[in-house]
Amino acid sequence: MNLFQLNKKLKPFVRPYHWLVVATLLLTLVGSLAAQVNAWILRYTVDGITDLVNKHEALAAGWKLLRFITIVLLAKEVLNAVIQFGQKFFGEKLRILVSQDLAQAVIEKVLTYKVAFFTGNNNESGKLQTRIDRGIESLTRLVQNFFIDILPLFANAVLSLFLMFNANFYVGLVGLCIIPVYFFITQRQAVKLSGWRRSLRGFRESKSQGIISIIDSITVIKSFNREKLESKKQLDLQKSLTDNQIQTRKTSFIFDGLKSFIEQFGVVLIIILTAYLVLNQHMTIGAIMFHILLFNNVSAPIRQLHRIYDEMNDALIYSEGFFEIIEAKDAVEQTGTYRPEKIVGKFEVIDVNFAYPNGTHALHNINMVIEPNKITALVGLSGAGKSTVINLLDKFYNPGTGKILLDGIDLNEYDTQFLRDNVGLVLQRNHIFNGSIRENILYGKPAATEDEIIDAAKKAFIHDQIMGLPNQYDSKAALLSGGQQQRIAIARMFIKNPPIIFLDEPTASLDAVATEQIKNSLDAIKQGRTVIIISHSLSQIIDADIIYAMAKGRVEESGTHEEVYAQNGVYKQIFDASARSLNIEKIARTIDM
Ligand SMILES: Nc1ncnc2c1ncn2[C@@H]1O[C@H](COP(=O)(O)OP(=O)(O)OP(=O)(O)O)[C@@H](O)[C@H]1O
Repeated sequence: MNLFQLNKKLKPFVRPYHWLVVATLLLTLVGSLAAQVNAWILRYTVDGITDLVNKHEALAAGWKLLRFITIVLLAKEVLNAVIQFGQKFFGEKLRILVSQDLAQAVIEKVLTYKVAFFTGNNNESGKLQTRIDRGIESLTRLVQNFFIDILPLFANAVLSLFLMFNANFYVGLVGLCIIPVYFFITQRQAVKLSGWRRSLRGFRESKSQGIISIIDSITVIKSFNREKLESKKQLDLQKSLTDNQIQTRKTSFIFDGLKSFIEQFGVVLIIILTAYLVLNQHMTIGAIMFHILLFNNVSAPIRQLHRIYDEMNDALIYSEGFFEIIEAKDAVEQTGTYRPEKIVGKFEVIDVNFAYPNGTHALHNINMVIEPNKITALVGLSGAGKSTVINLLDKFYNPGTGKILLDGIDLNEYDTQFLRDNVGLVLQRNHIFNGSIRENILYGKPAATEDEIIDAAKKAFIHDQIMGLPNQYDSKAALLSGGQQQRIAIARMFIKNPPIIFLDEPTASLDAVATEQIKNSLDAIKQGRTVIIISHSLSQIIDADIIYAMAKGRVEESGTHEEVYAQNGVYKQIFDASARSLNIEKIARTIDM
């Protein structure tokens, strides 16, 4: 992406506030015209005083001159103060508003993306966050550069150049010759820095990801005493970042120095040239200062333009990353339009193959029929592909080949939001949002009444515990224990009351009593619904109406508990091992006692 393309992408965000751009530009233009006054006044003063001194005029004439200069300069400064306030305020308002729109645009976009986008290799939360934050920061700076700074600076430089030529052709020529040299150096600087800047962005993203990962894993790090190891990993990353930063700065400073030298060289040329012209009686002494100030009026905006160009190149790198996120068209979740009156809840999985974006082939030729009014259990060792089946049934991912039908219609034809309105999902590690217990349960049905909330909490056997907390339903949900949080997630599903329920080890972090209670609740709500449960708990598996035993991404056996057990395969293996691990004989003896 180059600066022109970036400017085009940025325009839609600035368009709603074009009046702010126009107001700021007008003020800047008036400001730059006012800035030219200094050079004129200086020449007028020096020449006027020299004249008075030469003519031995009375002091009164000098006062008149000084009064005039004072009035003009003060009036100009008052005007300047007003202009600067307007310029800064409108400019800042524009930046703040555009930054607000950019931040909202990226959130709205990202929320439409498929799950695969978030599990993609380069999109870990820390990296995405840095790319978004830095992107917005850079783009906001670019708004200032593109829409406010460039035009007046350019106009200022051209006007000053014109005045220089008007003052003296040769002096103007010196000013004109310096500009391309300046441009050439800046261009070299941009080329030299672009590679470093790109890798700097990568280092920064990895660094943020590293910090987030330390915070997330702090208990594990501490329990293994791996603080030094983690610190070393970060130090290595930081060192690469630091090397890169130092190199970038060094190069920038060398080029900045070169540009300064060229500018000063211009000043020296102007002094020599004007002094020559004064000595040759072509000009008054006031012309020396006048020309230097005019040259300064040319070089100052040019210097600013180059600073902006450099800043733009820096911002370009982060803006690229930002627009990659906002324009990830392939990442947008697909939806159909089918919204039936009622969902019966019969799934047919036909010859489905599926690989995750990283290439892991998780499902091979899967065939399943999942009936309504029944509990279907998916059983298998870790990594067998059970959760992946649920991911496909909830349209988080699409099958590679084969198809999935719901009530005879291809899942792809369903309106995705409609489908998810009809699905309740309880996962092993349930997400609790920042907020109160009430807010977390309400997430399942925002318009629910207080009675409905309490009813759902009772069904999830968490109501009594909530009532025992100091702030009851207003307590912070994140401070609950793992098992309590899981029951909040189950309550959230109960309040949603969907016809299809997917349970991925819903009782994994519950105590035995809670597991039994939840099992009873789930048994009670299975009527008239489709329930799929993934579980390693024997009690939940045995009671299922149909069991699919999976291994290495394939369905190995299916049927009722007795049928599947009789097949003497992977299910029997898992079942026997689970029973042995329970030490059933001893348990039975204990219970008998
Ligand atoms: N987001 C992902 N990206 C890439 N590979 C994945 C992803 N999620 C799961 N896998 C891989 O797909 C395979 C099946 O995983 P899945 O989570 O479906 O297994 P599972 O049977 O549910 O296991 P468990 O009982 O441990 O939860 C595994 O090899 C796993 O490494």
